[in-house]
Amino acid sequence: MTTGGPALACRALTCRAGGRTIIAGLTLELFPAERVALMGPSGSGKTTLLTTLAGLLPPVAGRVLVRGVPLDEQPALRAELALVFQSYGLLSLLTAAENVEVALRAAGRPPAEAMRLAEQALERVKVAKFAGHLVEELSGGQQQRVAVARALALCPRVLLADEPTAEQDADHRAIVLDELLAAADEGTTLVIATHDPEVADRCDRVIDLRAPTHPARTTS
Ligand SMILES: Nc1ncnc2c1ncn2[C@@H]1O[C@H](COP(=O)(O)OP(=O)(O)OP(=O)(O)O)[C@@H](O)[C@H]1O
Repeated sequence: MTTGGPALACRALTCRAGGRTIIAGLTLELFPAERVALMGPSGSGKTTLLTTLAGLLPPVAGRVLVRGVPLDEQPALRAELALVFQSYGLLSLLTAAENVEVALRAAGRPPAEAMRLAEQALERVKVAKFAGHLVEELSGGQQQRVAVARALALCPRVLLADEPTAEQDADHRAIVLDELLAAADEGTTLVIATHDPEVADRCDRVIDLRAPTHPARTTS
C-alpha cells in the first residue's frame, strides 16, 4: 500500500552507540499506510534505528526525512512521529490516563478532548479499567499497553513501536497488534521492531538488520 511519496525516509544513515557503529549507511523509504517489521538479533540495532528515526538520537552521518523534509532542519516535524519505547517511557507517578493526556496536551489538544481521546485509546488496548491507576501500580504488560495507547491516541503520521507485544499474553498480543495495524489502515506508517515471526507475517515488508555493521537487507 504505497501512495504518494515516503512519509519517513533515511538516507545513508550511520548511527553509533558505545563507541561502535551500529547502523552503517542505511537508506530506507517508508510509505503512508505501510506496515513494516524491523527484525534482527538482539543487539543488531533495532532500538537505535527507531530512536534515530524518531529524531531522538542524532545520527553521526546521513539524514532522516519526514515527508521529504530533513528532520534536523525542522525539529517540529517530530510531532508527526510517535515512538512506543521498549521500556515504555511512562511517567510512573502519573495515572495511565494522565500519561496519555499529557502527550495529547503537548500536541495541542484541549483538556476535555485530551481526556476523551485518552479514554478511547486506553479502551482500544484494554487498559481503560486501569485509567485511574498510577503507572507504578500496573504490571509490565499493562504498562506496555498504556505506552501503545499513548502513541495511538496521537494519530501520528508515523508510529514506531519497539517490541510492543513483547510483554503481552497471547490474547493481548493480538489486541495490540490489531490496533497497531488498524492505525496503518487509517494511513499511519507503522514500523514494528519485533522478534516475533507472526508479527512480521502481518506486515507488508520486513527490514532485517542482520549484522550491526552491515547495511540492512530489505525483503518484501
Ligand atoms: N547507550 C548505549 N551505550 C553503549 N552501547 C549501546 C547504547 N545503546 C545501544 N548500545 C549498543 O548498541 C547495540 C544495538 O543496541 P540496540 O538496543 O539498538 O539493539 P536491538 O536490536 O534493539 O536489541 P534487542 O533486540 O535486544 O532490543 C548493542 O550492541 C548495544 O549494546
